Amino acid sequence: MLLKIDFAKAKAKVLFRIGFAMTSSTKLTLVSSNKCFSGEQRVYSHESSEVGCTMKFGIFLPASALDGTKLPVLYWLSGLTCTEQNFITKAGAQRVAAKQNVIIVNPDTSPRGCNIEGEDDSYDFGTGAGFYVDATTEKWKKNYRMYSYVTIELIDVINENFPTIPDRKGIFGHSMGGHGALICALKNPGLYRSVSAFAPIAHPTKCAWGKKCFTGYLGPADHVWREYDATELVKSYNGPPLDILVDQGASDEFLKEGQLLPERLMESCAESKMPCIMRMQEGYDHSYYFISTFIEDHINHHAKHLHG
Ligand SMILES: N[C@@H](CCC(=O)N[C@@H](CS)C(=O)NCC(=O)O)C(=O)O
Repeated sequence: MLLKIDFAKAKAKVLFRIGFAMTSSTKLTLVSSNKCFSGEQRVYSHESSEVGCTMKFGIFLPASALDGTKLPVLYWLSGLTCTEQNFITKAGAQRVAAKQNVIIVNPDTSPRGCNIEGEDDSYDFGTGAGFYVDATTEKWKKNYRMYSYVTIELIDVINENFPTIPDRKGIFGHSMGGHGALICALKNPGLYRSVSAFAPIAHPTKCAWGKKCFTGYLGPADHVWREYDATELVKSYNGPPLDILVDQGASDEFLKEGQLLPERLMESCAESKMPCIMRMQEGYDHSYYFISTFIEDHINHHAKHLHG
């Protein structure tokens, strides 16, 4: 049998049941959808070419986006051990995102089920701990490309499938993801209009979590590590001003352990004249109780830049 393919048609945009125009190159599978503050909290999965496996992400669409109004997008990066579920069920972001008319997208924290030996051995390396870098070591470099996934592929997928204003993007996150947000913004001047972080692992080349992941994903050379360290990247940043907001719980157990080192980031910002406000929040720990307390401030901070 002769199979005839009409390439013009194959390339044409098709309207899927989810209601938005989607190019034939990206197939999204709707995993769940729940009405929330007049909008919808959804989870999708898709085959990622960047990390070579099925990836999930959450997306909150305010009511106006469901009607097709184009909105800014705020990307959230979660911390160690998280999937896309932690943020959408615990942060309480949807009420504020609905009020501020911004879409929020939150990807998973690593590739999953890639059958790499040792990928599930510890909570702070491999599954759930992609650290938002592109691995260069032999074992990890095929799949552990979370930096390119977040800064390139995911942005394309979102812009192709949802009503977005492509040049109005912000990024924020928590812990490993707070640092991920900082490096995505610092390494790509102009890509994001706003950036903020909760309890970021601010200087990973000098803490145990960072050293473990960077050794595994990037190898032993610490000049390569510096390319993914926000405290180092601030020093060479040369782009539009970034009005960084950081919240840090003063009773954070990982602050006390020396995993976060926000004071080093602040010193670096002061030396480099990078505007950065760090708020030390008395009594708060590292958990989503802390995040949910200040999420409104962060979304308002981003909305100011995204709608401005
Ligand atoms: N020791 C903790 C470390 C992991 C942790 O605290 N993860 C933070 C990010 S660094 C988190 O968001 N956990 C998920 C949650 O609280 O829902 C564990 O046993 O899981």
